[in-house]
Amino acid sequence: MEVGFLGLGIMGKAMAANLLRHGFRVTVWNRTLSKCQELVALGAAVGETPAAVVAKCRYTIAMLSDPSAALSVVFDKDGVLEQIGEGKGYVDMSTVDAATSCKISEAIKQKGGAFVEAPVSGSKKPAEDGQLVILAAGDKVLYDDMVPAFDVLGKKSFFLGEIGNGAKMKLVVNMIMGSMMNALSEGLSLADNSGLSPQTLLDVLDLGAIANPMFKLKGPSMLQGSYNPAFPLKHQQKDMRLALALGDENAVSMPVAAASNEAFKKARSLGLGDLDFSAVYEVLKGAGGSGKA
Ligand SMILES: NC(=O)C1=CN([C@@H]2O[C@H](COP(=O)(O)OP(=O)(O)OC[C@H]3O[C@@H](n4cnc5c(N)ncnc54)[C@H](OP(=O)(O)O)[C@@H]3O)[C@@H](O)[C@H]2O)C=CC1
Ligand SMILES: O=CC(=O)O
Repeated sequence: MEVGFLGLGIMGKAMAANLLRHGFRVTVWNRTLSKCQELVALGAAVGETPAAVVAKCRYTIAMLSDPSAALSVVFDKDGVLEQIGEGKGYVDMSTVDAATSCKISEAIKQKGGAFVEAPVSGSKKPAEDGQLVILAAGDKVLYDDMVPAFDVLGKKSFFLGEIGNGAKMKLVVNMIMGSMMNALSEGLSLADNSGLSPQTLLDVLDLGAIANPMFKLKGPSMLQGSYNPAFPLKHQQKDMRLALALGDENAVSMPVAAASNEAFKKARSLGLGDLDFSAVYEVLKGAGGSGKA
């Protein structure tokens, strides 16, 4: 199967490499074109523009940072829309809001193409290992066509029905994840500032009912102050912001998510946006005081 792949950031690079490893023919494009070279070394071809990739490939996948990037790659000059049409499918796996997805879907359908949104749950390592959870919605025929690729990229795909449902599900999941990261950070800070060992707290958590892979993975590196980005904090804050907007639209009160969003915003304002989202601990640690007053 031949696919195009637009966006070779942390996730896109791992996903495109995975497709290549599994025998897919992949044509890649990235805004910073030099980033394509690593994929070329693995056997990828390069398209000079998103339009060139879509012209060449029947199916094109995108993995871009946020709504404005997703819209720009479709609607701007040399974008997807210039070449999409009958018999071609576009699959956006970026985390965006439902309105962005709907706008892209409508434009592509107007040109006769098919569209699926398919954001993913799972970070850099699951992307490398083909263990993502795919939250798809939109054109069911295109979804079915993409199953061989989804089977390589993920451990499970959900088809959630009409366009927007994939985006919404992803935002709900990441809203919970961001709040949990804040709760863990506050807990580590409270343990530390009240004379307990944060490492012992992690050990206790890991044996109880609230044990989870995220605390287990991120906890130890947080204690070392090591925030090599798997999931950049700026993207987590974008997801909190979009989830809160979804809450606004539906009159759902989310005080925990709102407070967590403030912490992520604070972290961004301190220049931590490109670090892993667990770097929010630096903000909450700072807010903890010495505990010795
Ligand atoms: N990292 C993670 O753990 C996960 C991330 N996600 C989501 O996946 C998406 C990608 O994340 P990730 O790979 O981590 O992000 P990165 O920041 O590593 O990569 C972002 C990509 O988007 C491109 N991009 C940004 N702005 C534009 C633009 N205006 N026009 C064209 N391309 C643009 C970048 O190009 P350039 O190289 O030129 O900057 C790069 O290819 C995000 O929506 C994120 O929320 C979902 C699950 C997990
Ligand atoms: O969106 C991030 C993730 O880990 O999932």
